[in-house]
Amino acid sequence: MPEWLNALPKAELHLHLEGSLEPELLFALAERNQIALPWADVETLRAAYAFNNLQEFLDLYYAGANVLRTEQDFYDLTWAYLQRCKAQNVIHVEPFFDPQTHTDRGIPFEVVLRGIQQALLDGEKQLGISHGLILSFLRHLPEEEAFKTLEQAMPFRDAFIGVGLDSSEKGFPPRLFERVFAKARSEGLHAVAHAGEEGPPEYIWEALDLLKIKRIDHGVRAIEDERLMQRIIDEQIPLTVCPLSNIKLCVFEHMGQHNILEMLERGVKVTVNSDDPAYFGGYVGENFAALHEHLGMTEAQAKRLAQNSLDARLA
Ligand SMILES: Nc1ncnc2[nH]cnc12
Ligand SMILES: [Zn+2]
Repeated sequence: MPEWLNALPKAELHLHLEGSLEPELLFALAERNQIALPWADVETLRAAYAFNNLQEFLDLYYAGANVLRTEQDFYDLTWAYLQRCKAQNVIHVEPFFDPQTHTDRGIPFEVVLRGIQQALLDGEKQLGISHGLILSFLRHLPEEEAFKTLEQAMPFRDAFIGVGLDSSEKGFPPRLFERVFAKARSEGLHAVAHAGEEGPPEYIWEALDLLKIKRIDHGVRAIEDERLMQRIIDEQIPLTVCPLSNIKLCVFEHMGQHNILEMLERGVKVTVNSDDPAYFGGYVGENFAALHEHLGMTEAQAKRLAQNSLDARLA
């Protein structure tokens, strides 16, 4: 990665902590927790990271998360991510975590939260990285389950800045979560949602109008709807775009086709993020580097993208 890219101060606004679980740590945690794995070794697991769509990735991502059991596991996961951030001049993070992935396996909510929170606090003190944590609901589960998760989170209200919506997009439109998002907003939480990754532009409209989101996670399919593009530009609604993720999940065939710079030049407030770096081949820095290499991103464009990420912070 060019040094000038690494040196740019940036924020990461779209990162799933569970998606930062590198195969080496996954194997170490499996051993520590005495969990048998279906993969022979780290290389075999890494070789399985070939996906045709979002669902194929999610199946492996949820399987991998099974090694996360103790507060220390969640601490180690988060701490490893923050060290990557430090090395790439990421000075602020607003990561997601998926409580239901863990509570549905019998891991208490507070075990997950305490581990993540302690690492974020240490990251602030020891690495100088500020943060705002986002609790994400799994959209393939019913809204009722999201309500239960929000209820479990309320004793720890101050640990979060907002709620998000992730997992399988197609067939699970934002409108299904209108009431739980209203409840979260009434508690003073910000709202964000994955929309327009694999799903159609209509899902972005719903996320804006019904969930009243402050940022769109992905949103690359907005470009198919001119009226939506105009609104996003007029209202300067940030998009947290994840280029390497989009290639790995076949949203675009190759990086040369990605629309992030076209959006940037049209005045969309796009940002660069890694989504699930352990699975998609790189952290924020590698995402910037891929745009430079395959789309000819200039230094001036990189600076605008980095500034956008700092401007689009919610914390
Ligand atoms: N890219 C993505 N889209 C939807 N849900 C996710 N969970 C983790 N990564 C995701
Ligand atoms: Zn995501």
